[in-house]
Amino acid sequence: MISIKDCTIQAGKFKISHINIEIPTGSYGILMGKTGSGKTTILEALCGLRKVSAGQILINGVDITKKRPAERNIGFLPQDIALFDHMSVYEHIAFGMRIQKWNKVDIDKRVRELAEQLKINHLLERKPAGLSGGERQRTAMGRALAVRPQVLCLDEPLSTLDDDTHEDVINLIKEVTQENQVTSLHITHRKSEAALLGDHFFELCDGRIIQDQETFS
Ligand SMILES: Nc1ncnc2c1ncn2[C@@H]1O[C@H](COP(=O)(O)OP(=O)(O)OP(=O)(O)O)[C@@H](O)[C@H]1O
Repeated sequence: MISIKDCTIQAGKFKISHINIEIPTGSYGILMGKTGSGKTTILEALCGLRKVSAGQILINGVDITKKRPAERNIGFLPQDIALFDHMSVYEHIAFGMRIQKWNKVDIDKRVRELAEQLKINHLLERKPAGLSGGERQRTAMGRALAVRPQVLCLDEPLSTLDDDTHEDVINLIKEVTQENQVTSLHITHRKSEAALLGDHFFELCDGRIIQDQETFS
């Protein structure tokens, strides 16, 4: 369960208050709202990349409001994907596990398991240059899911994909998040994407969160 409780979050002079979002364990939350309304700001606060000046953030009942990003067990797919030029697909997926000092055998097993699920096992030795948009998305997804996060945050991760690849990656996200029992919060501007993925829908409107179960279901 992701619980964002009455939070105030600030980014420079921009401030949002009384933010409340609850997403039950294993389900998929969608966050929509006009450009500049503060969606990324909320996601960054959940991931620990932005300070919360009031309120609480809990994951499965544990208060993580003051924890560092690495201690939160959250996978993050940023808006720009942010792959590293010098690292292979294998190294991207292994990245978080190496930081957490998993042993080599377990890392190798997990990389190959995820690569299989994400259908990128033939790309493991490739570097990001020359990968297609969809292949880059899958690589970033593998990196985000590798350490078995409880929560996955996705910031408009599919905005650059063509319609066919878009649908393909949506099905993949659904499959992988369900198999891994991840609780997700996903920002998108596309209603079709929201409808296909979401279980719970939130709209950020004039600084307020509106939960709207009717709009897309
Ligand atoms: N470091 C910062 N300093 C000053 N203002 C900031 C900072 N970061 C974000 N903002 C401002 O906060 C507001 C909300 O930004 P945010 O990225 O959260 O919006 P968003 O809803 O995700 O937008 P989009 O849909 O365009 O991605 C914007 O006006 C932005 O310019």
